[in-house]
Amino acid sequence: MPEIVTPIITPFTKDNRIDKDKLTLHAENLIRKGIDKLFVNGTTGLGPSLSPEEKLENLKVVYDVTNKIIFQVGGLNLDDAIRLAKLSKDFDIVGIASYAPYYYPRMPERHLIKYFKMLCEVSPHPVYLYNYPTATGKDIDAKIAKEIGCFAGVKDTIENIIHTLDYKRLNPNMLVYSGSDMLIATVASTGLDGNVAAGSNYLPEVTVSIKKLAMERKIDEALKLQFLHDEIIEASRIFGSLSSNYVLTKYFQGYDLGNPRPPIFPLDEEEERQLIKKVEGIRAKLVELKILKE
Ligand SMILES: O=C(O)C(=O)C[C@H](O)[C@H](O)COP(=O)(O)O
Repeated sequence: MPEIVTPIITPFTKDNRIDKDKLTLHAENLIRKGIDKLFVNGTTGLGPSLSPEEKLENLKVVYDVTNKIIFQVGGLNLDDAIRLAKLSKDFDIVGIASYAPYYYPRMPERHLIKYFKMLCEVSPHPVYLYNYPTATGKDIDAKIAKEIGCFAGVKDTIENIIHTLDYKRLNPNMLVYSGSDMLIATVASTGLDGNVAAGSNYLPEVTVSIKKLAMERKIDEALKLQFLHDEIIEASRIFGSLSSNYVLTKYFQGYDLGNPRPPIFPLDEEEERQLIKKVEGIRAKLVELKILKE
């Protein structure tokens, strides 16, 4: 059964600290609404902006709600990533994950392979690759993942389903998730293992319903919902999806997740008004379809 995994938003207070109470409330709501796992310290969670101590703080807070956690530990200091991987032994979680070392240009492939192999050597849990070429500038594709040889799974954020299917083709034992919200219906129809969907932060009901409809082979209904979801994703990108996620969660789920962490700035009042105006009609359709309550 393919899963919906939420790369959970990290709420911040006005003085730029993690808002633990808001994070707890959000995690509880997602699990209650049928989300299968929570991906902590991902892109949507502004993982690259978090210190190692903050990454661990996020894990502790979410762990008090559920142990269905994939704990992202990666960064540009491998010692920190290794320390976090080792500290995760105290938590009975699904696994750890890491994106590739970002920013540094023209890194030799052998160094990328060494980075992940060193994480695998120390990890007390299964290790997941978080592949996001647009964000990191590195594509740890299926062939390289096979050469690294120690991944339990991969989250492949790329809007190219062949690239993602290749992981399953070359590494049949790996769990393969797409990191794209726009491929939920597709993934559920292809035998892959699910989606890590940023939009499931603000519409867990919709993302779970798309998956279920696709699994029931109600493809027309699944695509109808998928396309409504896609419209919201597109609207979020106009204003910056990482900032819009906070506004959309408040609008669709009814609770405030505080602020993002600069340089991911909050939307201003006018941007927020425009975003809501773009999605309010879709919300009405979701209520009509009884996916959302009034
Ligand atoms: O946030 C995470 O950690 C995720 O896993 C979800 C996706 O990787 C990113 O949200 C990418 O979003 P887009 O590039 O806008 O499709």
